[in-house]
Amino acid sequence: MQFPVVNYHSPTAAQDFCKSLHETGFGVLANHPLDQHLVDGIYAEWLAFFGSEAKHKYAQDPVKFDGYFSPAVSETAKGNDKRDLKEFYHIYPWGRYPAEVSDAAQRYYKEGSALAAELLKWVEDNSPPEVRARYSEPLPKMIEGCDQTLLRVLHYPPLRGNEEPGSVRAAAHGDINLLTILPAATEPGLQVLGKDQQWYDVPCDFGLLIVNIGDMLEEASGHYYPSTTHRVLNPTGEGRFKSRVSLPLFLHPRRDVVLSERYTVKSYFDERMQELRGKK
Ligand SMILES: O=C(O)CCC(=O)C(=O)O
Ligand SMILES: [Fe+2]
Repeated sequence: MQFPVVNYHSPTAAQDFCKSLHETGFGVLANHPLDQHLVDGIYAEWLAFFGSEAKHKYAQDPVKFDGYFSPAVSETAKGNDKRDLKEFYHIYPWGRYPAEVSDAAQRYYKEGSALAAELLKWVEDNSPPEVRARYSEPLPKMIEGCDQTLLRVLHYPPLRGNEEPGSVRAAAHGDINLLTILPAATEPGLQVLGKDQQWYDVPCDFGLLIVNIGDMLEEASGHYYPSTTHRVLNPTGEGRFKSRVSLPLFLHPRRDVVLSERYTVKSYFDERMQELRGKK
């Protein structure tokens, strides 16, 4: 499977990017407006935060879903029975934000959300008429006034060798939301499952932005835009001793949006959360 790198400034960027999203569920953008130096600064200061005891002051809120999720409460992917080898912090505009870090991640939240909204407009504009006819309202409208978009700062600790057999950094999963944007992480490891059932490495060169379709957009588009299964592999060799930090931003629609004849956003989300919680 090929992931064409689309130049954000190319005259055919929107078409090329959406073709890739349609064919693979993933799109890769270069020369986009998000500053990878800002992202690298966030990686560095949050790595220090995850290395400190301060993180425990912000233990996750099981209802609101903001704050710090330790490896002991990290996610178990649908269809998997082991917890992922990761800890993370959920940032919402209304949620708790650690006093120990700068406002860089909050700035990134705003810039990332604005770019994700623009890319959603690209998706709308490049949906064939029969697909567009399925949307209960234009895609950009689905996110208007929504405060559920989530920035997750993710830390995959170095491997210690005592991990439970079969547990991985991030087990194979699809994202629940509309669209996810993910700047190049500090280390490789992200893979996508191709239609041929083979795993493919996603490019992770400095400054690239990886974008993928989530389950809600797959549902709303009648599967025209597929939510492709992806995972984060455990590192081997020297990489075992290194942390990996990544920064997915999950663009979410309003809870009352009708996704399809079967689901509203709320019913879809509740069903998925039920599946996740059922395993804890
Ligand atoms: O860390 C990564 O590169 C991907 C993370 C991811 O897929 C997720 O958190 O949903
Ligand atoms: Fe994901």
